[in-house]
Amino acid sequence: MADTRIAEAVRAALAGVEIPGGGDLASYGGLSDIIVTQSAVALAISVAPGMEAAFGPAREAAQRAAEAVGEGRKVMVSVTSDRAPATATGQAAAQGRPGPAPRQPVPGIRNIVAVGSGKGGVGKSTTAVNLALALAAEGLRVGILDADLYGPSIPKLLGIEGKPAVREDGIFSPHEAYGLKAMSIGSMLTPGQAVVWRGPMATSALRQLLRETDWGTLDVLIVDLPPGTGDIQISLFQQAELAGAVIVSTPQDLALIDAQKAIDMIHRMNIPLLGLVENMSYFVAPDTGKRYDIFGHGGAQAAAERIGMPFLGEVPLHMAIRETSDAGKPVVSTDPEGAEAKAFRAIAREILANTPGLRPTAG
Ligand SMILES: Nc1ncnc2c1ncn2[C@@H]1O[C@H](COP(=O)(O)OP(=O)(O)OP(=O)(O)O)[C@@H](O)[C@H]1O
Repeated sequence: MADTRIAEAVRAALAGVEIPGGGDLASYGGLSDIIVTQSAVALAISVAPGMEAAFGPAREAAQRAAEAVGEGRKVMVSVTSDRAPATATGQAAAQGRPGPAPRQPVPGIRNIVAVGSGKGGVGKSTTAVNLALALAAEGLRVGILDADLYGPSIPKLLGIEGKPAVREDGIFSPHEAYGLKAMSIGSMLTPGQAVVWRGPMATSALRQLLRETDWGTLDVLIVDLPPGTGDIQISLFQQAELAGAVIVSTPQDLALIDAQKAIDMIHRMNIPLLGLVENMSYFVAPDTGKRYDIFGHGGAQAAAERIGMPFLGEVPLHMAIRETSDAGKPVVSTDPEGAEAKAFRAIAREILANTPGLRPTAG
């Protein structure tokens, strides 16, 4: 198979890469599997804590070596150490070692807003897309990055097909849909492959999608996170300065308990909490217009008050949202005056009212 042949060619090329302390990368015990997809080659080098910088030249040489045999694929090489991320800074400081690299702005992107949830299936991606479109409707230049490795759904929600173009200099040209610039980690994977992408590869893919995409100038980049509190979240929160995070929850208590964990992590990482959205909040009967609070109501609002974070609004459970999502025709663009679109637009306005810095600066 072509992918195996390329993986072997990469491994052979890595035999020519020297590592600190002598020896070559191909025979180094800390080398990960070499993952080859239709458009990408990914590998990680696991090193002892504190050795990351020393392995920098080997990482660069590995990158070049893999590119030479990768037949045009995007190459992602990451160096990782086994430190527990939450305590890394403290331990490193206590031992006089440098901590993680400081958060870096992404050129051209004024603000990054992450959309997260405690668990899957609460409508996080649907909210992320419609929120991005609602911010664009307020006059902002908006992009969306689908970082949900385990269920990338932005391409489907926006009706995007195929892989993004890669320029000659290796930089991605993002897709454009409904006025949004869009990139998805899903386009780096072949179906069913997410399970073999271990932490370092996933975080390396995130870094490259974020920093090696020609986003142009954006007022806001919305990042659709995977549910929960994993490597992608830590990687994003550590490497980029965020304007804040929005948490999506359903009214059920269970979802709120999970959401609480995501909120705790965002607190610990010192990311501003922009607020909580309650999705699938209530159902309005199409014939009578009567409202039904089918899961109980107000759970997210009460939770937001308890936590001391803004409650941004509620989105009804509505077939139109499901159908337009499944058809790649998001409701904010295709039926902007409908009640569902108005719910998302009210949430966008609430966010802008609380965080005016997201708006483009005059002049
Ligand atoms: N308000 C809503 N009304 C009706 N259907 C909705 C609503 N919000 C989301 N859905 C539907 O629920 C399903 C899950 O939504 P979505 O993919 O956005 O969730 P998610 O939290 O991002 O899930 P995952 O983590 O699995 O990606 C989709 O079929 C979507 O169309």
